[in-house]
Amino acid sequence: MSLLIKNGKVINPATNTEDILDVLLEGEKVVAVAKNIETEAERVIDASDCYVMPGFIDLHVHFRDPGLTYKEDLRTGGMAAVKGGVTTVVAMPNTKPVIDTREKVEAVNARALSESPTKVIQLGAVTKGQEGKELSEIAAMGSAGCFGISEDGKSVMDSGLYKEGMKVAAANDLVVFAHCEDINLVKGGVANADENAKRLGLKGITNSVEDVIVARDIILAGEVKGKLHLCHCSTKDSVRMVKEAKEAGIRVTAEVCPHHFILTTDDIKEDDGNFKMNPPLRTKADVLALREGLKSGVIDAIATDHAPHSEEEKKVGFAKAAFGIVGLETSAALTYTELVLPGVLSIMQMAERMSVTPAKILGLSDRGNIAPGMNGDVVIFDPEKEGVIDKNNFVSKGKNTPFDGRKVKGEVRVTIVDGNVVYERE
Ligand SMILES: NC(=O)N[C@@H](CC(=O)O)C(=O)O
Ligand SMILES: [Zn+2]
Ligand SMILES: [Zn+2]
Repeated sequence: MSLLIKNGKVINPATNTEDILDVLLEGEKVVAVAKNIETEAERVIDASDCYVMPGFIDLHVHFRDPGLTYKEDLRTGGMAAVKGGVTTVVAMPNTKPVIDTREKVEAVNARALSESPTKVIQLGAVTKGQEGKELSEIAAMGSAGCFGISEDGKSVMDSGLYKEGMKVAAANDLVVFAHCEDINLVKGGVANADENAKRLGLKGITNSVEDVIVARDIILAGEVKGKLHLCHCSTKDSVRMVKEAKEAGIRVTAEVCPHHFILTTDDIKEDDGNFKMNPPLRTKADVLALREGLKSGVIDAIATDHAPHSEEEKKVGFAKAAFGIVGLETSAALTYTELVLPGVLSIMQMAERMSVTPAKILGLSDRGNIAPGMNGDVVIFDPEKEGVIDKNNFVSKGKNTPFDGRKVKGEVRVTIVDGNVVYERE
C-alpha cells in the first residue's frame, strides 16, 4: 500500500519542520517528506488546511482487557484511541487478573496486534496482583516487551519493597510509571480538600496525598539511578519537585492530563460522578502551575489516563462513584482548544508533548517523527473544525466524561498507523 498525503502543514519537532509539504508512505514506513511529490500512489489524501503531525502517543490508558471488558476492551479502546489521533498507547496493568507475569504481558500484546487498531504497549505491575506484598517477575516481563512497570491505581506503600522493584526496573532499563497517592493520607477523600468539597458534603483529598509520594519516588529514583515517570500530576508542588529533580540530574519525567490542566474543583457544580477521578480536580493555582510546566517543558507529556467505567458505576453519586474518566476521544481537541489557541503552547509544542517526548520516554526511536525510515504513524488534524463534545458519539464503551456539551475547535480528520488508514472522519 502506498499513500500520499498532499499539501498539509507538516508539524515535525524532530526535524524542526513547520511547512506545507507532501508525505509519502509505503508499506509500514514513511519514505519521503518533500514539496510537491509527483508519484503514483494507491491513495492520495488532500490535507490542505490541516496539520500533519506524528501520531500521538498516549502514555496512560486503561483498556480493561482482560477481565473488565464491560468497561472497555482492546478493540473499543483502540478505536477510541485512533479517533483521537493516538497511534500508540501504554496500557496500565490494573486489569482482572492484574498483568504481573511474562505470559500475561505476551498474551495482551499478541491479542492487541489483531484486535486493536492502535499499537498497544502493555505495562506489568510492580507487585504480584498489585497487592504491595511481593515483587512481580519484573525482569521476565521486561524481556517480554514491557517498556515499564506500574502499580497504577495505587502506590506501593512499602518503600523498601518499592525500592527493590525500582532497582530491578533500572537493571532492565524499564521505566517506573508512578501513581502517587499516599493511601494513609486519603482517609476516604473523594474530591479536592477545599470549600467546594465541604459545600457538597464530600471528604477531601489534600495535595499532600500526591506530594508526599512524588517526593519519595524522586528520592528513590535518584538513589537507584532509575527512570521514573510520574503519572497524572495534579499539584503545583509536583511541578516544582519535578523541576528541582531534573535540575539535580535525576531521571524523572512527568505527564499531565487534559482534565487537570483545564478544569478546577469549582467546575464541580453538583453531585456528578463524571467529575470524579484520581487525583481529583484541583485549584486554579495548581492548574496554572501545570500549564506553566507544560509550556516550559518541566512537564514532558500530555496523557489521558483514559479510565472508562460503566454508567452504573458512575451514576451512584459522587461519594460512591468509581474514580476515573475517559479521555482518548477528546484529548487532541481539548489540548488544541485550551492550550494552543490561547497561546499557552505552540502547535509544535503540542506535537512534542503528545508524541515526540512520549516516544523518547519509552525509548521508541521508530516513531514520533515524520521522516524517511520512520514508522508510518501520522495524524491529520483539522484546526478549523468546530464542534461540541457529545458522549453519545464516543466509540469507547465509556461515556464518563466531564466535558460532555463542551465546545471545541480542532478535530482529528485521519489517523494512520503503520501506513494504514485506521480512522477517517465521516
Ligand atoms: N484515574 C482514575 O481515577 N482511575 C484509574 C486508576 C488510576 O489511574 O489511578 C482507573 O483505573 O479507573
Ligand atoms: Zn493512577
Ligand atoms: Zn490510570
